[in-house]
Amino acid sequence: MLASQKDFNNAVSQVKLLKEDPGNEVKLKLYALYKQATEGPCNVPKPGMLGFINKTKWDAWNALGSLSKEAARQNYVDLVSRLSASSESPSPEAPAADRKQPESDSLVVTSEDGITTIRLNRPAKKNALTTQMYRDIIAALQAASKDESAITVLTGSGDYYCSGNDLTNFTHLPAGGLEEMARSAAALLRDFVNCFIDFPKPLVAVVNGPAVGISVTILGLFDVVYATDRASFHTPFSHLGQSPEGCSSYTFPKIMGSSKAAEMLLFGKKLTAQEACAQGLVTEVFPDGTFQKEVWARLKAYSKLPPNAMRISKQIIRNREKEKLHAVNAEESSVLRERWQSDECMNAIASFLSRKVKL
Ligand SMILES: CCCCCCCCCC/C=C/CC(=O)SCCNC(=O)CCNC(=O)[C@H](O)C(C)(C)COP(=O)(O)OP(=O)(O)OC[C@H]1O[C@@H](n2cnc3c(N)ncnc32)[C@H](O)[C@@H]1OP(=O)(O)O
Repeated sequence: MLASQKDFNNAVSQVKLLKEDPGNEVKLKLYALYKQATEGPCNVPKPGMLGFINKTKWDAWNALGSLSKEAARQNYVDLVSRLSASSESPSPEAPAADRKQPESDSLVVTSEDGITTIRLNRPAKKNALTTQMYRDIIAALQAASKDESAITVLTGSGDYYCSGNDLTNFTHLPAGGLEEMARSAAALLRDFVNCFIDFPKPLVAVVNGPAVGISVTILGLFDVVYATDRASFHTPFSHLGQSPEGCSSYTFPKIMGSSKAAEMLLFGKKLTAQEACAQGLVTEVFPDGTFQKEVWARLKAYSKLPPNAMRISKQIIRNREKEKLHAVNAEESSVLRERWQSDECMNAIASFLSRKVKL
């Protein structure tokens, strides 16, 4: 569900209470989103060259094109909430030794040789993501964005990279029933994906085995994806009565073209590592026997590169897409909120849980 007018008004008030000046670039973004949210697409003539400030503001507003008022409102609220969170964080650097450890053992976070590694550690369940794991990954990414490491890696323990969302997440119905469960799942999903969109350092996936569902879709938000030749990439959303997330409805067609993306996202075609590499989703495939050795040697060398240069280069590559990605994430989460309440979805999950169907 997109942000309400009330959420937007609150965010407008919150901006005035920020403890730190967010800088001109962010202020310009806030201005543009505010105008788009309240007046719609830019509808005033471009100021002349002499009105430099007004022209810069006009350019920022105009750059939002036909973004809807609702999406602009949502992006404004998201941006303010990120600014408020970062201005409240106690220190800009969180050394690895002080890192708050995840709540559950299903995630292990380590920092060594300039690399922070977030490891999914639930091998008996193929690293399926529990609700707590989503929360722990959010916290781990937030900490990694501020720690001293140059590169952040996501990988898995055991023979799988990740089997996607733990389908039993949907069996713990809260007091508010299915509707309330879908609402909170959509909110968690949006926060989770936002962290990947906003992650400021090089983010690398070390795909140590098959990947399913959301662990595949978010790969479009990584900077580099290394895979063992044992890996496969599977997004069986239609089989599950669900729809794409992780911004894949936008990133996959961009990466591999619309028809290859449709085969994966609509028909659940499973790609081999080599196919995923040929489609541009994977950066490089390594033989399984030497995968760990080769990949980590390479990452250790990359982690010695100047970290600020890497951050800034990432910013240039990714920044112009960010607003779009936030809007896509909000829309995908809102569509899924409906899907999760559908019979198609409930029946598919029940079939998996009753062991009738395996993907
Ligand atoms: C308030 C609610 C909060 C919710 C918050 C979440 C919101 C975000 C949601 C984002 C949406 C994401 C969409 C997706 O990710 S869709 C993809 C979902 N994944 C699947 O459908 C995969 C299901 N698993 C399988 O098909 C097979 O297990 C496998 C992965 C092909 C592996 O098969 P294999 O034969 O090798 O192994 P087993 O089946 O015996 O698996 C070993 C045990 O692991 C359990 N398992 C595996 N995957 C999952 C899973 N995704 N969810 C739950 N459990 C899983 C499996 O049941 C076995 O358990 P057992 O030993 O106890 O039987």
